[in-house]
Amino acid sequence: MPGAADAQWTKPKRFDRNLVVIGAGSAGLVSAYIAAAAKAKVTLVEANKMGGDCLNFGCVPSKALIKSAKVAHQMRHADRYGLEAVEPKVPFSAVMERVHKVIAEIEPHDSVERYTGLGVEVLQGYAKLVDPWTVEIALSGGGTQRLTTRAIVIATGAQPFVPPIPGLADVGYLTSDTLWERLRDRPEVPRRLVVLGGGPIGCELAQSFARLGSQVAQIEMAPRVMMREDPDAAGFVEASLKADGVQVLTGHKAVACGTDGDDKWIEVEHDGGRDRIVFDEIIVAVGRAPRLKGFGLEELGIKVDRVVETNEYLQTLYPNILAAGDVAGPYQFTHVAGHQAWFAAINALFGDLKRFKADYSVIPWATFTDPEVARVGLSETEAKENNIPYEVTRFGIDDLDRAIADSSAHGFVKVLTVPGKDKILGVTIVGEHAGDLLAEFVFAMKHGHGLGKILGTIHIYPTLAEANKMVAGQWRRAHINGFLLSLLERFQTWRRG
Ligand SMILES: Cc1cc2nc3c(=O)[nH]c(=O)nc-3n(C[C@H](O)[C@H](O)[C@H](O)COP(=O)(O)OP(=O)(O)OC[C@H]3O[C@@H](n4cnc5c(N)ncnc54)[C@H](O)[C@@H]3O)c2cc1C
Ligand SMILES: NC(=O)c1ccc[n+]([C@@H]2O[C@H](COP(=O)([O-])OP(=O)(O)OC[C@H]3O[C@@H](n4cnc5c(N)ncnc54)[C@H](O)[C@@H]3O)[C@@H](O)[C@H]2O)c1
Repeated sequence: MPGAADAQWTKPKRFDRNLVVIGAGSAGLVSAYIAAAAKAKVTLVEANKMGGDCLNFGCVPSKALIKSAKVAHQMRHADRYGLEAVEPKVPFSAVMERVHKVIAEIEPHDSVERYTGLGVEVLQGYAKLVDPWTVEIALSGGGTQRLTTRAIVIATGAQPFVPPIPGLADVGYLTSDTLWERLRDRPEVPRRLVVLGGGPIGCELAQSFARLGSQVAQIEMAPRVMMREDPDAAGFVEASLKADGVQVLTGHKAVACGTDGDDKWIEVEHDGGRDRIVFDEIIVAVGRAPRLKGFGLEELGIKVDRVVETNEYLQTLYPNILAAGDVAGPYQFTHVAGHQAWFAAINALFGDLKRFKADYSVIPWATFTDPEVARVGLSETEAKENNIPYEVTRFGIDDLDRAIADSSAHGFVKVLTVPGKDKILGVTIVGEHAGDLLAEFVFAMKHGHGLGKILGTIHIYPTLAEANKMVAGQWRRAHINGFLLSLLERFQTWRRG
């Protein structure tokens, strides 16, 4: 695809920069860091907040909120640990203050000062592509600056998608972009909360707000929450949401919003009928749309269907303009944005000498509900849909000593392997710290190790990580050679004389 598209433009004879990176979220920060480490002259441009969505509106605040909600949950269920259960008082503004304190504490990692110190020039402003080698920046402090550059990395991220539901804009809604500021000074949690969407954002937020005291109705049009995961994994999350008091309305499509006196309502379609749910606040979490418009992609003829169209080297139509992170897809995770950034930066700087294909062979992720759901590689549903032969080994975490001691004995480790072999095709873990437990399998898959290697590795007793060894042991027991066993039995009989 990359090729002669730049022929219609006049290429500058010399360049101000080796690289200009647009957007200082996870993808942009890492791209700029790598370029600076490779001694390139690099400028990083950010229109809003350094750190992008992950730090300011995404991973960091959501995980901080999840922690407060979990403590509230544990207080409420303290009797499970032999303590007196108490209904927690929730001064919500203090919870939100903690969320903002957590952001502030992590902020220096992504700050202008840190990146300047690393050798990156940081400009605060809105960047626009003028031609394939020129970026114009409307500086936040006023004025504009034009830079010519050999290469450009587009790392403009994504933003909440707001569906065109009649009346939604009029009743007012929150998204992950706005809720952290808009709810900041509230003394109490929203009393009646609707969460629209049953994906990772919807599930993490619905559970957190329910645990902090909101009456939550979660609306999902698909037949179940967490559609990307296997039904058995999603089922655990749904049961847990319900146990926390969330009214989980799967198979419900939101069709209209409005007001009735002081009450706001949303109308949902279900089984051919319609229901109304009254609420005080609604959080819209039905997906995130890449930021593609308004900064020159269209003018340059770069295709933007759902994401910026790139090849396997992350190059656009113009080989010197690359994209990474949510704007490039196909995944929307901070660690994938960082992973792509290495390929984008290296291919941007050295692509005419040597290029590297972005490697998506082993991509892990986790949803931080309680229980967490973590996955790498194939799910069982995907294996079936794609007719990929597989065997399943499943270890129930309800049987794990440490989980029993912690009163968190629920969930499972499910491993898909090549039939008759210990080669791992995919792993789903549901349970406490599933995201951390998965790391061993990610490493194994990345480096071609099978379940045998995991079984042969010492795991500390008693830890949750032993679940990984247990599942490997289970696989081994199911694959013992019967002929060898009978030989062994005869050998032992013979030895007894
Ligand atoms: C509530 C929530 C929870 C999440 N939790 C997790 C999680 O637990 N784990 C995980 O891996 N991922 C999580 N994510 C996803 C994660 O936040 C994103 O995948 C990640 O932030 C993508 O990084 P990025 O660099 O591609 O984009 P962004 O972080 O969106 O950064 C893009 C930046 O570009 C800037 N920009 C855009 N256009 C211009 C322009 N023309 N000029 C200058 N600057 C511009 C924007 O202001 C923005 O700061 C979560 C997301 C949300 C919303
Ligand atoms: N822990 C994590 O890593 C984490 C956490 C949050 C977000 N993220 C990232 O952010 C992305 C976006 O998350 P998300 O949860 O917003 O999106 P999503 O696309 O994963 O889920 C949105 C859900 O909303 C439903 N939906 C859409 N329109 C609807 C309507 N009108 N009525 C009812 N339901 C409707 C969809 O069926 C879908 O299940 C994720 O895909 C993920 O990559 C990651």
